[in-house]
Amino acid sequence: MKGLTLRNLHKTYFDLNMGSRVTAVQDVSLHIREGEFVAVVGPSGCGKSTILNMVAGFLPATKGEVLVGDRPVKGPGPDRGVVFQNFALFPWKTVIDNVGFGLKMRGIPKPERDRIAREFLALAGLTNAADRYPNELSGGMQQRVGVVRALANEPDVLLMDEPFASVDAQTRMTLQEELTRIWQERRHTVLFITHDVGEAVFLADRVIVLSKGQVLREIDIPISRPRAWDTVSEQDDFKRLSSEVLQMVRSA
Ligand SMILES: Nc1ncnc2c1ncn2[C@@H]1O[C@H](COP(=O)(O)OP(=O)(O)OP(=O)(O)O)[C@@H](O)[C@H]1O
Repeated sequence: MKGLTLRNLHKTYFDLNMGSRVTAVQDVSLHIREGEFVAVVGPSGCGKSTILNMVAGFLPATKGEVLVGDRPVKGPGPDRGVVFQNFALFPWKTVIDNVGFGLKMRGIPKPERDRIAREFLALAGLTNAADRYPNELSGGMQQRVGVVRALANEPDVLLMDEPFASVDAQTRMTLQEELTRIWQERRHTVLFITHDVGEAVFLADRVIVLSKGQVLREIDIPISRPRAWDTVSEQDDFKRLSSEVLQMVRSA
């Protein structure tokens, strides 16, 4: 595991419709410590996905840099695992082959990658789904496979862009609890993007509120772990922090 540093990141797009430049991210600096879980929240259009795509190496920064440990990001790489909202699984591959895909790309032989994939599938309660195809799974299960696939590559940093946004509320809560449990076991460095304030406060050690491409505030979340919705949602700290973050997002 390694920490993640965003140093004076800027991103300007050229908007073809407007015929002018749009500043999506403006001078964002942020350090996520090794093994820390940071959530970024903010209203639609504040630059969350742009930041994640620059960290993933999918988009070049206009200015500034991203470091994984002390290594500058030059493009996508196996040191960063990415989980998106749409599951992006290969429909023609079984679950176990989906999970082992990154390991295959790294030249790990089949028996070894199946062993690793099974270990991670077990971590998410997916042992029985190993030989099924994505279209045989519910949305919640597909997203679990997406998370497991990213984890199986043992990335230094896990990047998640609204990964649970397209599943129903009940499944989302289960996935959130599972993620906190797996995170506690594995202690990945996580950058998690969401517009759901409750989700951010429930999951993270620290919440960053973005406004118009800039960091508006950083709030520590000292809620004890393990976290489960039944108990956390009743805690005064959770209620207070959620309402504080919500007010900030609404004013952003
Ligand atoms: N390819 C693009 N070309 C031009 N403008 C873009 C492009 N992508 C994003 N933008 C603009 O940059 C700004 C930030 O967009 P971004 O998608 O990063 O925000 P976001 O916070 O992730 O939004 P949402 O929560 O709606 O996904 C917005 O004003 C958006 O319209």
